[in-house]
Amino acid sequence: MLRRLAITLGDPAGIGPEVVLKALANSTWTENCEITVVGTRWVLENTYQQLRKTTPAIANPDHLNILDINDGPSPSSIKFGVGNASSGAASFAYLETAIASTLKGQFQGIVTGPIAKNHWKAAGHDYPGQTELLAVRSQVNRYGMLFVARSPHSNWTLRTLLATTHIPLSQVPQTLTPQLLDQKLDLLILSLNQDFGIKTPKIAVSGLNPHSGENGQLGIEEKDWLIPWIQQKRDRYPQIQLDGPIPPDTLWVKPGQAWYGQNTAAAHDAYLALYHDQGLIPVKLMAFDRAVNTTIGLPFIRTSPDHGTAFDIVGQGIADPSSFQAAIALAIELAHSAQPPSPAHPITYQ
Ligand SMILES: NC(=O)C1=CN([C@@H]2O[C@H](COP(=O)(O)OP(=O)(O)OC[C@H]3O[C@@H](n4cnc5c(N)ncnc54)[C@H](O)[C@@H]3O)[C@@H](O)[C@H]2O)C=CC1
Ligand SMILES: NCC(=O)COP(=O)(O)O
Repeated sequence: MLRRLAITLGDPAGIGPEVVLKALANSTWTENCEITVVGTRWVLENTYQQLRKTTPAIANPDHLNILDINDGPSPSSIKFGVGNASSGAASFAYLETAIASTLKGQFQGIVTGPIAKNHWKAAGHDYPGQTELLAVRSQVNRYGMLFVARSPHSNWTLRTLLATTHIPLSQVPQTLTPQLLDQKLDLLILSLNQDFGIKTPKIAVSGLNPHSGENGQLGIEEKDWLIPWIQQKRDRYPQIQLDGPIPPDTLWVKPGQAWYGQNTAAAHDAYLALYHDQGLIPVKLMAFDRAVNTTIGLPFIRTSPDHGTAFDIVGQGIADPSSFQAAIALAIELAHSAQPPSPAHPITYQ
């Protein structure tokens, strides 16, 4: 069955338009998927004209299905390589349109280009990121930020779910609660099951403090509630191997080895990191060029590259489209294989 995906341009002043055009130069996507780019046509044409002489592998916007957003930004309002409230307003409008169309059933999923959160804020849209807007518009309050990367060395897949995401580090300890981890673990198990076909997963949970607290000497969260919580979850899900809390510095040794092809059997199917950088430093160290950010718990597929707007390299033609290509590939894979939850079939894990 032909699947339909929307791709949003992200911030038009960032590398979104460049990586979208480079990623769409690969025409094999369209063999079993219809892709619509949601953005501003003149931005894509501008990027194409700028890069086509030096970049042979770039799609011509004339050959793309483009949903040109009405009242998009004017050429004089966009500061390429910097961004501003206008580019923030545009990237917000692209995502709003893609979400509304997807909720109406026009697309099975959205691959989102990178946005600058500060430019959303400058445009009056106070969301910590695209994930949160997707959740609000989809009317879900249980969702998760899962990074997925397939190793080119071993074909092993690194999956990292962040328990907390876009909050200051100082707020992490009080935001982490057994109830929050309940939600994240349930979503993770469901996603491993439905999206990746892993029925009896092995999951590793990170500690919060150095040495996972060293029995309370270096931090109390593990002793106070994280260790009892893991034990309770083991009792609830006996078919699942749940390991942890693993000291956060050594947690990444086995996935690092598996990534490079050593002892993949010792690695876990997924890692539950307790805060943004605890999970994303190892992900980006191993897989900056191929990790995909996917939102689980939505009534449709959402993937995104792992990188941001990279304003510092806009217009140079050096933006690497690999992560964006991986995001498209995963969205297509999920659109064909997964059984995504829908509002009619709310998420429950038995
Ligand atoms: N999914 C999203 O929408 C994301 C958005 N962001 C946003 O992006 C903005 C910039 O964030 P940064 O922390 O600077 O991260 P960034 O990922 O934009 O850039 C970090 C470094 O990586 C390089 N880089 C990034 N993507 C690249 C690519 N495809 N090819 C070659 N080099 C690449 C950049 O040139 C820069 O040196 C922020 O406003 C942030 O909120 C950041 C991460 C994800
Ligand atoms: N670091 C991950 C990130 O910023 C993802 O943001 P978003 O997809 O929620 O916009």
